[in-house]
Amino acid sequence: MPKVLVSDKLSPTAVQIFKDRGVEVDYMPDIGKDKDRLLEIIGDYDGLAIRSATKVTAKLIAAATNLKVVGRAGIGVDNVDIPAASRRGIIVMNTPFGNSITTAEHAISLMLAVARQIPEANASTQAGKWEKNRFMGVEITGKTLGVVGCGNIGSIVATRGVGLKMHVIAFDPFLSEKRAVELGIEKVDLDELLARSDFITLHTPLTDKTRNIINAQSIAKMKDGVRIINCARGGLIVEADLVTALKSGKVAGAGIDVFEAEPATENALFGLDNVVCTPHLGAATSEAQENVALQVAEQMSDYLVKGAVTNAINMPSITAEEAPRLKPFIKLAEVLGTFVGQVTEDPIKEVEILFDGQTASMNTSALVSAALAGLIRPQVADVNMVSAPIMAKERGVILSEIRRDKSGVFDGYIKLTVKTPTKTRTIAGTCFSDGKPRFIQIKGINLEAEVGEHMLYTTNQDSPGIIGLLGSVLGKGEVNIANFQLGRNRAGGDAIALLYLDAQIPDAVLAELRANPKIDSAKPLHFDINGG
Ligand SMILES: NC(=O)c1ccc[n+]([C@@H]2O[C@H](COP(=O)([O-])OP(=O)(O)OC[C@H]3O[C@@H](n4cnc5c(N)ncnc54)[C@H](O)[C@@H]3O)[C@@H](O)[C@H]2O)c1
Ligand SMILES: O=C(O)[C@H](O)COP(=O)(O)O
Repeated sequence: MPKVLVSDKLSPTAVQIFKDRGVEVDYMPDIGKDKDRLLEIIGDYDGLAIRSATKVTAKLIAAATNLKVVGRAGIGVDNVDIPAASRRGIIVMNTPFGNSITTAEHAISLMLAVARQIPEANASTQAGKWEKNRFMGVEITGKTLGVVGCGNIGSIVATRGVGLKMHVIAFDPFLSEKRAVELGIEKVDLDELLARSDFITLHTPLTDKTRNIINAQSIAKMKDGVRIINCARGGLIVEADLVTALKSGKVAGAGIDVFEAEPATENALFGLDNVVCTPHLGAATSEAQENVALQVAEQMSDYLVKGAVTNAINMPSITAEEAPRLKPFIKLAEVLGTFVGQVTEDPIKEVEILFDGQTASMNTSALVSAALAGLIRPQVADVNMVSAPIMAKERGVILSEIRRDKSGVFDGYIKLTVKTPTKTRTIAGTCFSDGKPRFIQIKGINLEAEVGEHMLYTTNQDSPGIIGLLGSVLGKGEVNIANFQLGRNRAGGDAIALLYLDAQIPDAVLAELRANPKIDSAKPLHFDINGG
């Protein structure tokens, strides 16, 4: 039974769902903050369910020898070292919609709180001061709201802003004009947004491009008296520059939910009377926490139990419905890759994958990942569908994918073409109704071969006696042949043989075959026919 650790505070719903779906679960909501203890125990788990407190570092990943999936009950995954996870073949998934409304509402709440200085006025009133003249606010009606990052949360904030009679402008490189019109907002570039906005609200992820997007230079481009809201990530703002601007009055107020360093128990923004701070409460409603807990537990269980992949950051999705139909073709793609990976010694430069017939309408991203995993595995044993695309990219492999309608006798097949500096190799295969992969073409030569754990592949002369030669040498070496396939491109031309053996071929037998002038090459092959 797969085993999951929940290392941050999650609704009990998550624990129940894991149990109901056949996953053992340990709920330790504080262990995420105890790095050393987490390092000690992480090796026991197949899954890790987190929020933002647990830092999934390269060190933790190295210690997580059984880990297959990290599930983020929430949106931001900047606390997970995704390249390190991908390299180890660990899927990282999040719940991209579960807390969006809640977070958007928090941004709007902070904007209104800053506009009317509600927290300060509350503190003063409850202290018995009745400072009616001290708290002069601003209306938001008719004001310009600049939304930086108009994805799920940003677009909800934008429409709420429109509902509050604000003029909403947005900067997001991926926002289309059409979508902007649908939202009733104006798409602008960043400088225009900075220059025109009375309120600026941030809703981008924290990436190398967005880090420090609000700094002294960008603040200088803003209107005097602008108010800034940040419910996304602390690293988007250079806090020292914001403090300077708040003190000078250039920025009239700020609503800050997220900080450069969290938990933020000390911060230069604290104590300024035009700042409203909350302790990363963007997602903190009972509704949002139920949503993300339920989603993350369902997604992680589906992956660990059924192989379905939903909302993964580093792997194509595979729905629970398509997983059973896709499974044999994933195996096929992997086997084709493994075949070429075993016969290729040179560095791979280009990989082309052709999807013919029914395979063209399948989840080809997953099939490509499987083919790459098979191709790389003979060199790097622990590669899988998550790590293979990243490894291929790191090795500079040029990848292309072709899909086409049914072109021959098979309902569909996959053909892999792999180029090295010296050779181009092709292999094609299909799955029959028994769900087992078959090789149907090697080097353009048609055949129909079952895939076995131990195989022998030879390129040889097309001359009499080859069958006898292979049979007698293997027989002498006590290697039983389960299946024997021959093929050639033309009489007397290129010929191949593919043998399915009952046992691994001994070195001496291989050497004898290789020494025979009729055999150009002989390669033992191994396939993991039961795994995956
Ligand atoms: N305070 C909280 O508790 C809380 C809760 C949920 C999410 N968040 C944060 O909010 C962020 C946004 O969440 P989301 O669900 O809207 O994500 P999303 O992916 O739907 O939207 C992010 C948008 O930012 C845009 N973007 C990326 N780089 C940009 C750039 N350089 N300039 C402008 N726009 C850029 C993207 O195109 C995308 O449309 C998350 O990454 C997370 O860090 C915080
Ligand atoms: O990215 C998110 O989903 C939010 O930052 C929420 O973080 P939390 O789960 O730690 O509250």
